Amino acid sequence: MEDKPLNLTEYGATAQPVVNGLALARVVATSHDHYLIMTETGQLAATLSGRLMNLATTATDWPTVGDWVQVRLPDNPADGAVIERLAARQTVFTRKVAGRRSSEQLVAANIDTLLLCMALDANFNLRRLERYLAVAAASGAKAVIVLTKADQTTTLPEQLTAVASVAGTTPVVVCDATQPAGLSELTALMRPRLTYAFLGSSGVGKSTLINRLAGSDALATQAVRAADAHGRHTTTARQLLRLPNGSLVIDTPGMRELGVIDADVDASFADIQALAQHCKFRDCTHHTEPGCAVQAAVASGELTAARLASYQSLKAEQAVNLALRGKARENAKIARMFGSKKQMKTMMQAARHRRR
Ligand SMILES: Nc1nc2c(ncn2[C@@H]2O[C@H](COP(=O)(O)OP(=O)(O)OP(=O)(O)O)[C@@H](O)[C@H]2O)c(=O)[nH]1
Ligand SMILES: [Zn+2]
Repeated sequence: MEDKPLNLTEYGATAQPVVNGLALARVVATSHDHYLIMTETGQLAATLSGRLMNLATTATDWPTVGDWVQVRLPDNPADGAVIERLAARQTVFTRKVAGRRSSEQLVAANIDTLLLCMALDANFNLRRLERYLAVAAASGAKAVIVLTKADQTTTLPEQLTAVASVAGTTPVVVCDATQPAGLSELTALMRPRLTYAFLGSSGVGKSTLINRLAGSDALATQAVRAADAHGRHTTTARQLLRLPNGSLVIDTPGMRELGVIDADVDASFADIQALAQHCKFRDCTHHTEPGCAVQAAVASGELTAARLASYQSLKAEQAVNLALRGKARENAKIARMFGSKKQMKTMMQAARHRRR
């Protein structure tokens, strides 16, 4: 926790006065429908206003970590604030939730830069990196590829060449958390007041990096507890931290399950897009079509078959996810208009009855 008064501009805000008891705040942690927000005077618990709750129909309508919100400040800080409005998001980060009616979940909002983490040990996998780059391309955020555990490899030059072959224009930094100056390439890129999120499989060293960046403040290990709707206490590790250098970091566990629902597969495979310009058919899928320039590039060795297979499976996954989301949107719309699908059917039956 901070002990000195905060300046919200350090959280990326432009100065905003408190008008009619309404102030600007940034969501730093969430637990069910309870929020921890950062205001000009420090951290405060908050809940959603009834109006906002009524308006919220899909998962993305609820505030998430990193959101800017307008809050009504309480007379007594112990009472907590009420979130009245959600500001438009610069970027949103969602992930696919398996087996849920609504197929996506909000992970974080207003991230400026994604730090795509991959370890240089056995975790090293170009295909996974391609997936991360596709998700990053669609998010609207910038991306940096962070290669971790440099002490665990003897083939760094070859790995850097391989990463360069899929990175496009995305910057690449190498980290070694075992060395005192091992994070210098990363810290050289990080700016005050910008919001960063670490993305990567479990065990690649994200927490280690965050703890090192947070230094003695050790904010990264702070657990956030808030009472949920049933009075239970839950701990969530997803939170927004301010580092001593002034950068903001969203610590998001579970990002490894990231689906490509919002991936921009084409944007992150610019090489394949460029080749596809020369395919005979404009809607070529680069499988077995005649005159396929992409297949020709594979045959000539210009493009690896593994990269093309990666592209095609991400495209297929994206198509399935988009279809699922369409269905979820449709259901949400029905729920908003009729309460539920069942009620809609009842009302439609009644209407048909009246017409007879
Ligand atoms: N050799 C070596 N080990 C590292 C390095 N960075 C992290 N580790 C170790 O890797 C293990 C996993 O690191 P974490 O920071 O917990 O990984 P994480 O990505 O946060 O994992 P999750 O919390 O499960 O997502 C720990 O034992 C770290 O000490 C490094 O640069 N070199
Ligand atoms: Zn083709």
